[in-house]
Amino acid sequence: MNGHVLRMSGVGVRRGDSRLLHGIDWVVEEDDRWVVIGPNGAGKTTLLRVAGTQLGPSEGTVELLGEPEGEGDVFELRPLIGFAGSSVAAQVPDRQLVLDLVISAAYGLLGRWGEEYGVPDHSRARALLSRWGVAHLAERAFGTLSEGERKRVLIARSLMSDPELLLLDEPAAGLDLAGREDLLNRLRRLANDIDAPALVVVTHHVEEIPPGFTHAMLMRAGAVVDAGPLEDVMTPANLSAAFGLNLKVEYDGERWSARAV
Ligand SMILES: Nc1ncnc2c1ncn2[C@@H]1O[C@H](COP(=O)(O)OP(=O)(O)OP(=O)(O)O)[C@@H](O)[C@H]1O
Repeated sequence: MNGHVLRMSGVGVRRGDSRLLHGIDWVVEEDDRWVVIGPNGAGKTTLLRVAGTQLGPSEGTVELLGEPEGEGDVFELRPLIGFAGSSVAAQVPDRQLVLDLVISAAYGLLGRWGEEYGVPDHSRARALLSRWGVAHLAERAFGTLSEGERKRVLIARSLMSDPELLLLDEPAAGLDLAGREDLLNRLRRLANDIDAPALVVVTHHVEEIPPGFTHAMLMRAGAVVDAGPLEDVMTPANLSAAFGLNLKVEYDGERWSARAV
């Protein structure tokens, strides 16, 4: 691999007459920690689905982990890309046990179907649940968890296959203040871990940018407003353009905030 885990050139996605994405040029390097920010309908989830090989582009090229898309075996590539988001949560049967949900991600599955797992798999799954503060939930059914507990279990699951690229779609959505702060703290630790994969986190809120993140992409109407190092991109002019209203933006050296003026 030549340093970058993901390269998109001129990527567009069309559905009928709608352009969900257009003209996306994006390179994610292996040490990058990206946040993708934009208003509802900007195309963030669509972008993540293209990055995660769940959706092919209508135009342009995507190169993942050094393989041009379409040339590598997508089933070999997928375990190298971790993904957590509400679309995954929606597919998990309520009765699925948490430990089984995490451990089965080693094979790209969404639950256990009778396959055997060894001691290293069990140890890794329990260690990940512990790192995300949900070890005590290992024997619980997924359907009985709170929103915050589900988010953390799904992130633990997304790391099970030791991915090269981790994609998190709105990890803080639906969390209360304590839950959001706890999650941001854990994401900060992940961002600062030199063994962690390249990270891409999607959010609507600049307050949810975890400390330690290095790059930002701002999106509006399926296109990139600006992308690059966080401090260069997070200007009032850029954020105002992305959200379509006049914004004041503040940074306290660790966390960002924005409000209308
Ligand atoms: N299959 C489809 N056909 C037509 N339009 C679609 C289709 N899928 C998504 N869209 C539209 O594409 C746009 C981008 O959707 P996407 O979910 O990527 O946005 P988003 O930035 O993640 O939004 P949100 O923040 O609300 O989750 C939306 O306007 C959505 O309605």
